[in-house]
Amino acid sequence: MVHSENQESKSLKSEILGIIAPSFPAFLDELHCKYKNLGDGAIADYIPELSKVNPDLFSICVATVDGEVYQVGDFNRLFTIQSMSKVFAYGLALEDHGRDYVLTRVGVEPTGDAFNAIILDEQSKRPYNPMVNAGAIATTSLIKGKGATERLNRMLDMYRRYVGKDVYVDMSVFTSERSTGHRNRAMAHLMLNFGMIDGHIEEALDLYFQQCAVMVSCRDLAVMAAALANKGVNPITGEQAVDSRYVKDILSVMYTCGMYNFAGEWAYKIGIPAKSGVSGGIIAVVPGKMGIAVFSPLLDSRGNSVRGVKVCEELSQKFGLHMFDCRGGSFNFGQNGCN
Ligand SMILES: NC(=O)CC[C@H](N)C(=O)O
Repeated sequence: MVHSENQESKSLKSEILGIIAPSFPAFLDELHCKYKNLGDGAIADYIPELSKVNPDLFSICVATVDGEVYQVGDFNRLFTIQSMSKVFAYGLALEDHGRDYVLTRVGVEPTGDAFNAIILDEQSKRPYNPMVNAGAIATTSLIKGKGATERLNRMLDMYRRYVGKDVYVDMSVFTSERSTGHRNRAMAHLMLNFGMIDGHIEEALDLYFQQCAVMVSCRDLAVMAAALANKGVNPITGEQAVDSRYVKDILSVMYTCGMYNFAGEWAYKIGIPAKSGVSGGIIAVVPGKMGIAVFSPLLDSRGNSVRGVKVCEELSQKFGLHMFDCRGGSFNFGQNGCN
């Protein structure tokens, strides 16, 4: 059943959820029951350590901008953040260099290709966007610091601000990916050839693999997404996780590129910025309202969690979360959001 972290909130303490619909927490429970036995999809096994996960794990969490967290299923289970990390690393690179410079190294065009496609923009030689692997490696290579340790520490500190507590890198997933990630290594070499990343590519790749191997729970991810919904401020600790100036940049690329070669259909049907990762998580942001996270390791052919997509689709439809839904969304949020 749905757990709220604050017992008083049984009476629906969150004004945000109260505005959308009092039935919101109960609906999370319903969705969990409905999809928990859905066995479609496959676990990512190209990173050997990831193939060890239990495919039945499943959790849904929602964190509101007023600091309430609703959670159902295996919400405290830790797993690696994988590509959902790209969202947060992009924010750090923007803070380190500003929009104009980052745009010279990484574009903002959707690719329509798989997350691990080895392609660069023909004209500019930039990777297409920061949400696919090539763009994420280029983004990570921009993170400032005197040496590898300082860069890693700055990355971990950035995560700490979003999550509200210290996080760590899972060494077995990190080393598993480092020793098998030749495709990512090939992309880094290609970008080095075109001057899109600087000399130390093994260091940039290590930081990228570490950033992907940070352990989070579904609950952590919902809070991280809620910080993006809340002008960059962690709604529980009140700490500014990312400069509010860059929230719109982050959410824009999540909206257009976050779900890879499913991004167009996602924008059309679900209509909120989101990002998936091959460990089976999806984060979604309803700006000004809440962060949503789903964890279920069974993936579809594009590398997106099967149950995660279904849960987000149902939540969006039921509560009018689509940004352009004139019954809900930003047109009329909450007035008529529940059909
Ligand atoms: N889509 C993903 O989550 C991919 C992340 C993974 N670390 C990789 O680089 O392949």
